[in-house]
Amino acid sequence: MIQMFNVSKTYPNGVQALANVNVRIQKGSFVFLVGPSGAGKSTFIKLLFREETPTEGQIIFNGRSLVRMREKEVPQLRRQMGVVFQDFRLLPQKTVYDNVAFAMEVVESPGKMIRYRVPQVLEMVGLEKKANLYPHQLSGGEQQRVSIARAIVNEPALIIADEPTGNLDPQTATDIMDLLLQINRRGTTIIMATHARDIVDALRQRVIAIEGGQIVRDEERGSYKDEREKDWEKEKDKGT
Ligand SMILES: Nc1ncnc2c1ncn2[C@@H]1O[C@H](COP(=O)(O)OP(=O)(O)OP(=O)(O)O)[C@@H](O)[C@H]1O
Repeated sequence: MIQMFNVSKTYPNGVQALANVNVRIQKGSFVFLVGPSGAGKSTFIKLLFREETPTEGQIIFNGRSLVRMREKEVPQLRRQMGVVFQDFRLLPQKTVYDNVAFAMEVVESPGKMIRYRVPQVLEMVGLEKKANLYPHQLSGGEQQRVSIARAIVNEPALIIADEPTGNLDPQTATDIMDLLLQINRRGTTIIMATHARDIVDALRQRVIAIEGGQIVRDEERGSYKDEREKDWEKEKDKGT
């Protein structure tokens, strides 16, 4: 579904955020993107979403080159993707229902379809009873559920989540992860950038680790830290 070939990104100020990245992500997979702050995770995500373009290399999404794509084709690309952010980014003046409906309105879905589909996704995320409330009347976990409902309402092939549990307490974070896994089991590809070590270690999905703009580790059923590094940490603890 996604292929990156020798992708590098240098921002106009000269900072190289990604260097020579090669990766292939299959349809239906669940991928954690980990790495220290400033490693290049958000840049990786922005390239997928075509918010940025690479300075070198090629990116193919569902057979289309994101590098050669014309600006006017970008909205069509983004319809195939749902994005979830750490800070939810809901529209404060709109109700839960309208926040989700709005995502369908912008892609010009017929009203009848909107009235059918929005209650369906609100039920899926467990918010059918809160449809008429405003974001400020919801807990953080509930707000993140709204943002997930909004991300999936147009049935995208890919969900990109940038630190979706970053503002949530551990239990709420677990609930949000259950929801994302459920969406993944229905066939949606999920790419999630995170610093949440416990979540990555508990779920044992593919882990792509980025450091200094390069992929330093890519493991199926991986963990947050390199196993060898963990052994070394244990030895160090024993020694002191
Ligand atoms: N628009 C920009 N212009 C210039 N430099 C940028 C820009 N965006 C990011 N960078 C730089 O590129 C590098 C990678 O940043 P990026 O945001 O991709 O890291 P990250 O892994 O997502 O970090 P975090 O975990 O803190 O979100 C950093 O050195 C950052 O300062």
